[in-house]
Amino acid sequence: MSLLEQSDVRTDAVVRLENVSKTYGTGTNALLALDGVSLTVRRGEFVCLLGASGCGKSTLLSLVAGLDRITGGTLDIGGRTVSLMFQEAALFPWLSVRANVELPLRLQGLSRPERRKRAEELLDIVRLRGFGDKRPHELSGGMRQRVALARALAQNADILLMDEPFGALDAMTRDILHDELERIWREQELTVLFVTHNVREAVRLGDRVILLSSRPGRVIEDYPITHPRPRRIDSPEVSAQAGEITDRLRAEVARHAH
Ligand SMILES: Nc1ncnc2c1ncn2[C@@H]1O[C@H](COP(=O)(O)OP(=O)(O)OP(=O)(O)O)[C@@H](O)[C@H]1O
Repeated sequence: MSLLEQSDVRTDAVVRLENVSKTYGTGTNALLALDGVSLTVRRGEFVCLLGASGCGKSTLLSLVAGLDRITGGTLDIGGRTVSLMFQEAALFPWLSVRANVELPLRLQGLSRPERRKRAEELLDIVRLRGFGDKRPHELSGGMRQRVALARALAQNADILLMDEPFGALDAMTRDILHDELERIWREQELTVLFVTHNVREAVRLGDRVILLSSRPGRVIEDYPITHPRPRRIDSPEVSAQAGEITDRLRAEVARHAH
């Protein structure tokens, strides 16, 4: 039984990092990307990871996803499954929207009618009912991200890992997708670890905002965000807290600028 499974009952933790470090390369080429990162994500939490460019946010996500290995410390997700979503939707262009969403369902061994039914449900959840027969290039960037979200949900994973999923979208589309993601997170009782460098986005979405230092990445602040939901990105409360976090981030970046 893993450390996390034993402690699970008490803390409801689904992801635990203790003193995690990650070094890329070896010898003179070695680059310390993360250093002594400790972080716990609880079931149903929406946790945003924030930090300056290159501080190791994507590295941390890929370690949790098991795409890469830690070089020190402990990382435990208790055998849980993860699904990933990136800035680029990375849909298969030759497949219809429906077929893209059905792909993970096919891997799970669902029969054709079951896949069809579930894919329609998922397209409904991301508000793309009626778009199943379209090809990705026929959709807007925001709609493609909705498909990517439906495909991520199709994996039925315990933890949803998101790496700047709305980073390439215009502000209005991003705003709408924040609302949608918040609704889906609540309805589906998801656990989300969300990487962004947009402070307002982090405060808009997160139960907590974890601030990483410049490289090597370390957790320097863990802000609980308690404003009632649904939040607006331009509300006075979100703006005020984003301002406070931005000041902290600026100080951190400036500390490393010379
Ligand atoms: N596969 C790799 N091999 C070598 N170095 C890497 C690799 N992946 C990332 N790095 C380095 O590790 C550091 C952290 O990178 P990472 O992409 O995790 O940062 P980030 O905070 O996500 O950055 P950004 O906000 O710019 O996307 C960077 O200096 C990067 O160059």
